[in-house]
Amino acid sequence: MRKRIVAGNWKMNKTYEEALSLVSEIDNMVRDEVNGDVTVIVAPPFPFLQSVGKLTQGNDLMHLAAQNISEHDSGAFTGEVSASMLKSVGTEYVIIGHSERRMYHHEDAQTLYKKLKAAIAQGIKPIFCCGEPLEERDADRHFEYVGKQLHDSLSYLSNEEFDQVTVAYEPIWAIGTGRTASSQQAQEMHAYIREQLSRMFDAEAAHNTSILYGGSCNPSNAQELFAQPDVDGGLIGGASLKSRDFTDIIKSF
Ligand SMILES: O=C(CO)COP(=O)(O)O
Repeated sequence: MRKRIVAGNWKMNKTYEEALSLVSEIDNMVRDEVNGDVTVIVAPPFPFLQSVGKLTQGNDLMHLAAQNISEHDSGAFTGEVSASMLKSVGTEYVIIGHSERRMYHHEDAQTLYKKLKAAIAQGIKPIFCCGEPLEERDADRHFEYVGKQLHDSLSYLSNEEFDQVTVAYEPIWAIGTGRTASSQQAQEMHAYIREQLSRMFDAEAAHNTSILYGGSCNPSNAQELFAQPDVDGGLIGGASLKSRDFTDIIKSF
């Protein structure tokens, strides 16, 4: 059975105090308003993980994610954070391969594969992001582009390892732009992703994988997006920074 998931990627936003207020508000709204059939994930910046995690621990629906992870186990890697460190502060999920990390930090397919392995080895579940830039969509090469991203990082995982993975489709032209993919564009890409996954892994694993949509998802468009048969939830940026909007998105299933 596929999980329905709404994950908030806070990116590089909020101070410590603001992060605690935001997660407390979300926690209260989720307790009061959301029924038990959805997994809610918050991904605060590294310094706030432990404190935010203490608050999410008391709510069965809520889970903690990191926004990045080192591919290395330990050692002289200044500024990096390892899977065992993340695990030790209660991190359950990690976002891997976000387009901002691929673009600004030059993370390539091989590095992302190593990050996937490092997370899974510590029992942290990866949320693997893929998605094409506008030029690729305009040139009608978006399926090929996303297919290659999936193949180049995921296909080396075993079926058991892949069972831990959630996929997020985030077309780059829709991130932070206010221009959402239409529900039809999202559905056709999600169906394509699932089909590609069924070629790499066993059919049941591909069928059971949650595929999230990300890119200007908000309370007004979430319901239509989430109603698509292969859209199992969302990875939310801007709208996850406002407790009311984020909760309304969670309630859009
Ligand atoms: O990048 C995203 C989530 O990871 C999406 O960001 P926005 O929701 O702000 O477009």
